[in-house]
Amino acid sequence: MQDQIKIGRLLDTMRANPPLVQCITNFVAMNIAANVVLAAGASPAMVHAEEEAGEFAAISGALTINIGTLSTGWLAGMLKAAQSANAGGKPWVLDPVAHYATAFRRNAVAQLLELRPTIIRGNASEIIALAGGASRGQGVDSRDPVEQAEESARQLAERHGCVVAVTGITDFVTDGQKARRIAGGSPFMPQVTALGCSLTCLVGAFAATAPDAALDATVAALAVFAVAGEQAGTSANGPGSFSWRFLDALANLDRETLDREARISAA
Ligand SMILES: Nc1ncnc2c1ncn2[C@@H]1O[C@H](COP(=O)(O)OP(=O)(O)OP(=O)(O)O)[C@@H](O)[C@H]1O
Ligand SMILES: Cc1ncsc1CCO
Ligand SMILES: [Mg+2]
Repeated sequence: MQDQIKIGRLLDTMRANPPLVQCITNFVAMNIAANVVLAAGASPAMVHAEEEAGEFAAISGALTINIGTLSTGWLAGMLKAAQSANAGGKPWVLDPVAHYATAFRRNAVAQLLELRPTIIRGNASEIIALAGGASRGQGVDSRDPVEQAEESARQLAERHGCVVAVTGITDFVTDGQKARRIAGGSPFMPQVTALGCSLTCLVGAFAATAPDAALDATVAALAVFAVAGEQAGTSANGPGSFSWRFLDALANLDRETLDREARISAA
């Protein structure tokens, strides 16, 4: 379909002019997420301190916020960065890691949602719970199928006027009107920690490249992960070798292969 043609072009456009992406992510994800964004062809910066997060958002092409290892000081930095991104008309992405687990996380996500993220990316359990449903998530891990989160994603997209991406075996993305499914990836992906967090950062990179096309940008990032993940998965022996093969596959992925291999369908 037409999306498959657009995403290869978006990848080339991003690489031709690598955007600076401010990633406020967790301690677990910081290294792998930076490597993922670099391998794909953008420029990550892991900047979260309250003293500078807002100033940095003003010079970044996009911002991503992930609450995986939240603390009070970090939350202050997140709120300042999101306000600054909004003031500059920059897209920002929310990854509500395990937001259902504690009151601190729930309150943080409520404050962040008030600042109107451009895109929300989460696993199925996170998206179901964010829409007010009963999720079976355990800590940061999803225990719900993506199909069960699709209606929640549609509701959230309409309620918050944003794009919502649910990831898992087959990803689902919607802006409340249009929706897409992206197939691919590998069963090794949920066995490597923080790949979802890294994907959130890559969504930010594509959003910086196409700030007026948040749905297309999100689909492109998910398709890049799906194709590179599938390639890495065919030769990996386990999560360890998958991890480095995945980075190599991201770096070596070209526009033609992406357009040929991406499996995107209207939903
Ligand atoms: N069983 C699977 N088969 C294929 N791809 C998968 C599978 N599970 C997850 N993925 C892919 O892994 C990537 C990360 O998605 P996932 O839903 O695991 O994120 P997450 O739970 O937020 O991860 P984390 O919190 O560890 O960062 C996405 O590209 C998704 O499509
Ligand atoms: C394992 C883990 N714990 C907090 S954040 C994180 C990374 C995956 O979400
Ligand atoms: Mg996650």
